[in-house]
Amino acid sequence: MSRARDVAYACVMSASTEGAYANLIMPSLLRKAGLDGRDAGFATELAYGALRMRGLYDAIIAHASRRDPRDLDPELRVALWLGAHQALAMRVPPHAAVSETVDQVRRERGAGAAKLANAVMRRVTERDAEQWMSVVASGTGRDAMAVRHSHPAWVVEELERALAEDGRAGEISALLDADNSPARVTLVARPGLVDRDDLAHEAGGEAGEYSPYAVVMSGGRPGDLKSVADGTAAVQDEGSQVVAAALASVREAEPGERWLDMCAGPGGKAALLGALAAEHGAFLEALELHPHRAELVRGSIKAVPDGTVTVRVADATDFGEDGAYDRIVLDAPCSGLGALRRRPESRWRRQPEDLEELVPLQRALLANAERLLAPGGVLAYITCSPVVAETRDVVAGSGLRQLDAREAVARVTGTTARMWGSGPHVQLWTHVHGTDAMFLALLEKPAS
Ligand SMILES: C[S@@+](CC[C@H](N)C(=O)[O-])C[C@H]1O[C@@H](n2cnc3c(N)ncnc32)[C@H](O)[C@@H]1O
Repeated sequence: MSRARDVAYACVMSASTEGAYANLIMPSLLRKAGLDGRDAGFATELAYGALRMRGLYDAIIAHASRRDPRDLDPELRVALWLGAHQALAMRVPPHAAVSETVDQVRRERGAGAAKLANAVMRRVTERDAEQWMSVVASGTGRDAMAVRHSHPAWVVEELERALAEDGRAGEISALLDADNSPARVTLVARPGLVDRDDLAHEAGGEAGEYSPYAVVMSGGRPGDLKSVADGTAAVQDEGSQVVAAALASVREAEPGERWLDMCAGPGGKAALLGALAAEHGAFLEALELHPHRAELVRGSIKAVPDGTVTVRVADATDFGEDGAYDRIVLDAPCSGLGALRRRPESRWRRQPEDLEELVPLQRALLANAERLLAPGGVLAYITCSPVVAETRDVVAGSGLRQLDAREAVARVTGTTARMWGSGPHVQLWTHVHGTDAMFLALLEKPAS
């Protein structure tokens, strides 16, 4: 397993000091090291777990070393996160967690740092995780909650507020726990392109709980599936499938309808909506600001019948003719605080000030969407964040009429509207629905 530990170390170093995305670099690190099977699983669990839980481990390291972990060399700090995760969360025997960590630090930083690592790891392994919780995260206040569940305190505050607004005060602990549990891999069987049962058979998975297009994988790599390679299927969170399909289900689509995806990269929702548009003879334009992400959209839609989807590089705050579109999806750039389980490092990279840039952008995109919508047209405002300032506050500033999104979601999922909260928008929750915490509001422009 020592090569697996080296891979985990390289991944956590890059993600925490160079701004890399762990889930993007891990596959190539594993490939270069020639790791698969159990070793690859160990490396991935170790790296992602250490990145998620580093807030808790910093509190433990601070107690064990009597130093502020931010003052330690990055190499030493990362090795200690990995050591703590092995000892406290992965059932690696304490002596192995200590010696592997000390060896790693000696290789990276020399004998002096290794001595310090040895002293700290010995103290870390004197207690188990539960015992450490009572030392560094006792009590029920927000700060203790943040340390125990390893989230920044400001993120806990935003999530608590969003839960309370949705009638779910008191569920914060369950939500933070869900953020720390790796997501199951869910595929979308793009309608008209591949049958869901056939995809389930191919993937050895089973039908998802909510989306009529979802297949939940039980193992294996999605990239090895033929349907994923040919673009008839893809990896897509079930919540993303439901909120995108809700726009198509608002009413029967007429042939020739013009649909717009304002923020399309990397193209998951554009491909699902493109497949649905093709079934009805409608057309989809997919906008993306960044050319390299527009390329990803082109890749995503490659199996959608030719002529249905047009991809453009454009700034969606300032694009298009008044009243040109019958349906618009605005899947706005957001904090992503509803998808923390997918990106292990993202909770530490986001800052409260990010909202000061994102909210005005979300408002500007929504204002342009209002202009672009045809009379009687419908807009889906979507975020993968439940943060109030990015969701209901943005929608409250719109001049459009809110439809009951619960009815559209009920139609897509074959459930009842009552099951989706008090409306008119729908907020999905990771700890309740097992999906990303997606927000959906459906807004209609009055027919003039
Ligand atoms: C939340 S992501 C969209 C995810 C996508 N809908 C999907 O399902 O795959 C937001 C996207 O909006 C793009 N974006 C940001 N500002 C934009 C703008 N002014 N105009 C168009 N696209 C923008 C970002 O580059 C990013 O790709």
